[in-house]
Amino acid sequence: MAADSLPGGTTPTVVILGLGLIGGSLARALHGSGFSHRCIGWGHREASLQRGLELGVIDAYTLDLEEAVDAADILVIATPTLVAEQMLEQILPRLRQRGQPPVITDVASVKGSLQRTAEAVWGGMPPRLVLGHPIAGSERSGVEASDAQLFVNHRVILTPVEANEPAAVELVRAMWLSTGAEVVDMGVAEHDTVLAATSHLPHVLAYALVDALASGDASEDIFRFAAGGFRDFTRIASSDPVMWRDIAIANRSALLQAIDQFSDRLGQLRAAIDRGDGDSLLDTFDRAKTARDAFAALLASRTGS
Ligand SMILES: NC(=O)C1=CN([C@@H]2O[C@H](COP(=O)(O)OP(=O)(O)OC[C@H]3O[C@@H](n4cnc5c(N)ncnc54)[C@H](O)[C@@H]3O)[C@@H](O)[C@H]2O)C=CC1
Ligand SMILES: O=C(O)C(=O)Cc1ccc(O)cc1
Repeated sequence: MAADSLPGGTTPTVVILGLGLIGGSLARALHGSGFSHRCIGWGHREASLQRGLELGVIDAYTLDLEEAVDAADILVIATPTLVAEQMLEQILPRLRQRGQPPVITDVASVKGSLQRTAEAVWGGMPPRLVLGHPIAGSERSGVEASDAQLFVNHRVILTPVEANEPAAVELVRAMWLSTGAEVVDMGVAEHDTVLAATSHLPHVLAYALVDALASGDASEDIFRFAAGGFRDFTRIASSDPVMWRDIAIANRSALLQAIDQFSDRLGQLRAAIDRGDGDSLLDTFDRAKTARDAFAALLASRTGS
């Protein structure tokens, strides 16, 4: 342990596995709200944990997973999705030996793959594992980008199941509420379907568009003359490739369905353009503009901007 040993206390000790943008932002927010007694980081790269300590994001860190689990009242898995599955495979078997195991939660962008992993390892959903997903973030990554305000006025989705201990669900809910987030509950399958359409598909499209243009012959000219719309549409293609590789693989079936539905739509637009069908194009663009304007108004009313 790289700082003082743990004193006892009534507020929980939160251990973050993976101190990056989301884990670091959560640690900062919990520090600010007074929810946690102490925040400890664990990870595979000492330099970023050391940086987290210097920035005051965490109170201490350890490179020893066993020590991290033992210190935790709440364990937050904040690594890329496929690593989070590996974390559960490593941690859950050890918890059977612990009298009062910590409450475990996560922040991964896909929930079904983690639920399946946990069920396979534990033989059912562990009562103190409450899966979650903050719908807040950016294209940046790493502890340097972490921000105590990241979750304020943003939704956090929890996907509790019947096997969950109610007190564990309420503890995770209270943790997120203390960050200024709005917490909503959702089924695992619904979560993965909705997020495939609203988040995972747009990221795949942004990566595909930038990659297609960047590998074309006139790529230099295309980027030189690109306007604000291109910048807005492609910002998310600057997101971490490992994180998005993991999401695409973990949410494969819902993402494939979203890609297929989108491809059909794109095909219809292509056909309308091909036959010069202005009415059909106008119908589609009108409908989309109305929906986008309503979404923007909803967002403004929630954030007050
Ligand atoms: N970036 C975003 O906007 C959002 C991300 N998420 C989810 O949050 C999770 C974390 O994402 P970010 O914080 O953005 O990523 P990040 O790259 O900023 O942080 C990931 C952390 O995991 C650690 N890590 C990576 N591989 C590891 C391994 N093999 N063993 C141990 N530690 C490892 C890294 O050192 C880093 O500290 C992901 O599951 C992502 O899908 C959820 C909501 C928003
Ligand atoms: O950068 C953006 O706009 C995002 O969409 C951030 C984001 C990335 C992954 C998530 O699971 C949730 C939010």
